[in-house]
Amino acid sequence: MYATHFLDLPPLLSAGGTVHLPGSKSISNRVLLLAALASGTTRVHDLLDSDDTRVMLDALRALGCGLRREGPVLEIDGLGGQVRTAQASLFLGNAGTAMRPLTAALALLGGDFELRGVPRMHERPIGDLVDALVQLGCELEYLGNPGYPPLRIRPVAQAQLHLDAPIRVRGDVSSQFLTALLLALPLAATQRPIVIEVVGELISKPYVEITLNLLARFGIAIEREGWQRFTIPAGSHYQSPGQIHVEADASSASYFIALGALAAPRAGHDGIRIEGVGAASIQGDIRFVDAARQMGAQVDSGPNWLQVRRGAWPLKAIDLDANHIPDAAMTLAVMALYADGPSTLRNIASWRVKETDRIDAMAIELRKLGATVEAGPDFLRIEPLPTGQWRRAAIHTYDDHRVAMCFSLAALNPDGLPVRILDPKCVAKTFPDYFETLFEVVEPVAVPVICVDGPTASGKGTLAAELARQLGYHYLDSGALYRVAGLAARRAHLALEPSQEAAIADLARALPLRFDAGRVWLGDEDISDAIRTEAAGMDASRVSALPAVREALQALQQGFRRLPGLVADGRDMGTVIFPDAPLKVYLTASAAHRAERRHKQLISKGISANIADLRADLEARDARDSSRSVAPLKPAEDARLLDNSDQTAQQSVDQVLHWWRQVQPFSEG
Ligand SMILES: Nc1ncnc2c1ncn2[C@@H]1O[C@H](COP(=O)(O)OP(=O)(O)O)[C@@H](O)[C@H]1O
Ligand SMILES: Nc1ccn([C@H]2C[C@H](O)[C@@H](COP(=O)(O)OP(=O)(O)O)O2)c(=O)n1
Repeated sequence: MYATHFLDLPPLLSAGGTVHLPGSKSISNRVLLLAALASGTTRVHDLLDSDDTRVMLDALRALGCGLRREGPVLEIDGLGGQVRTAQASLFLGNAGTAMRPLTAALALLGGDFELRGVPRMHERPIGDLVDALVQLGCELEYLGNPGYPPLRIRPVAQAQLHLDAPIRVRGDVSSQFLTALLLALPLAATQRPIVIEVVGELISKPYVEITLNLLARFGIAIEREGWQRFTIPAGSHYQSPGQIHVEADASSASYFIALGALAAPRAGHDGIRIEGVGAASIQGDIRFVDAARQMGAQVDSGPNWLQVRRGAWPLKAIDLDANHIPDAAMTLAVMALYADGPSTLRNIASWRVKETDRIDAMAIELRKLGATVEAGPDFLRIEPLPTGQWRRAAIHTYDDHRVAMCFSLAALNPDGLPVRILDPKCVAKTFPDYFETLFEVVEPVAVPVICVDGPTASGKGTLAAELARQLGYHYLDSGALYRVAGLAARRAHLALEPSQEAAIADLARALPLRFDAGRVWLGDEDISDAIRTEAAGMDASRVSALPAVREALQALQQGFRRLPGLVADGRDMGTVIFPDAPLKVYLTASAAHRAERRHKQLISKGISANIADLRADLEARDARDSSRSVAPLKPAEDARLLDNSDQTAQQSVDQVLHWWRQVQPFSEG
């Protein structure tokens, strides 16, 4: 997951490969609740691990459920319709799939509970569900604004519930209210049937189908008359099915279906293959496939896989009632930029009460890219965005995972512009590794590299590591490779001089080297400290003067250039290894400053040192690094010089980030 303030997606050229998607959020949270209410133990396979499932699991644990992880399987000991904890305060984040069903279940289970969430959750309506439960005799109270969480629930005896008349619930704001009642009311149907009547047109029916399907797996066969009347039979009782598999998330699949439809084919691949969800899916959002086909995508499918290729190009404009695929339809809004005419998404009023007001959010952000968009109370109309008219935009994501994921598709723009996604970690709600998964199957126009070259102790490592952290980029400490080569050569008793050049180069080519969480491993040995001594630095400088050794390490270094970008520190990053890097910094400081810094660094590690000796050593190293015949230390012609003698490390970072904004600007407005 990228926990950076923003993530810059380079322009993308093509896509192809296989993706394995995380489990469905809707199925995961329903299964968790049903398994918790049921009798018996349920083994849940492929559960989604995300913010929304985590709050549900925390809540179930607080209610006394036994939960055990066995590798990829979660075992849940059901409560058998009885709470073990009669009092709890539950925090449910921004998870509607936890807040709504738990409200209904806890109101019926009997206990004293408080349910809260993040501020946005306190703006998401729950009044229709509370009204239905109060009608039934449950006791609920608003702790903030009427109609919205947080809520307080007080115990009521089952005998006090009014179960004879049908329970009426509105279906036109969120289908989650009906889902919540369907999931929870079997608790009260032990003696008599319970009837639920939907008032108004039920929206998002496919989500209700998921609910009915999963209830059936847990032994509860709801009788349905159209989408208006649902009967829970008398004697209903949740029974664990023993094992249950969670399908991959069909809404998450939409981004990769769109990717397959939008991207040029990637050499050596046959479109995008999606594993874990397919034609046999119980999720309504699988019907996104039909909409994508309508826009021109070529989609083949099996029971639990999809294969997507680009078909019609440009895509065909669409005019769609998207009520049946509210979440996945956001992806269509971005696909519409690549269509042959204006597209309209209708009947999407529910977007306004999701993680954010998604109609406004999509309109504002699409306009930032340069698009012409009309936003209505329950529709969105998007004009295609022709080549030459795209703009470099920083996309605000409103703490809404889907906004972040669908706007990543703007990186396929024909103008070859990068896209900045602000607060990329919001994808953790349903798909924490979304961007990593995307990067595995796309081919960028070029992966950006920032080079930081300069003499020893100028602060390259400090600067480069911090830039990489803030940008979410990979980091290459090329000096470490020469240090490891020097160490390996010493251990092999090779003289570090030209007579052994070929042998040292062979060693360097085959180094079993691994960088992991800031440590450097050679085979099974952590050599991070062994390569950091002054002697190891001097050895590195010696082997680095041998052309064959440099040649041997070249491909290894270039292999670090992976999405979303790289910051590389060394001596010849800008001159030899990444000559096309868009930003090259040549970092220097006076010998006196550098000797002093190295001295402080060594003292802080408990190593005694003498400033005069350190200065003599580093000047000797500078002289060798600068005078060698191959790839000598010198600024690249297009490097920006930064003398940080009188700067703090933070000032150097700020300066380079300022340059980076000049090289790669984004408009926020
Ligand atoms: N701009 C700076 N001002 C003062 N000290 C710095 C600055 N940059 C780095 N340092 C300190 O100097 C020491 C050497 O920096 P390092 O990043 O290891 O240099 P290099 O990788 O160029 O050898 C470190 O202790 C670091 O904290
Ligand atoms: N790209 C590089 C990186 C390092 N080297 C050589 C020259 C340097 O003296 C040694 C050690 O580099 P390193 O960056 O670890 O050294 P400092 O941290 O700057 O002291 O390796 C090189 O020749 N080319």
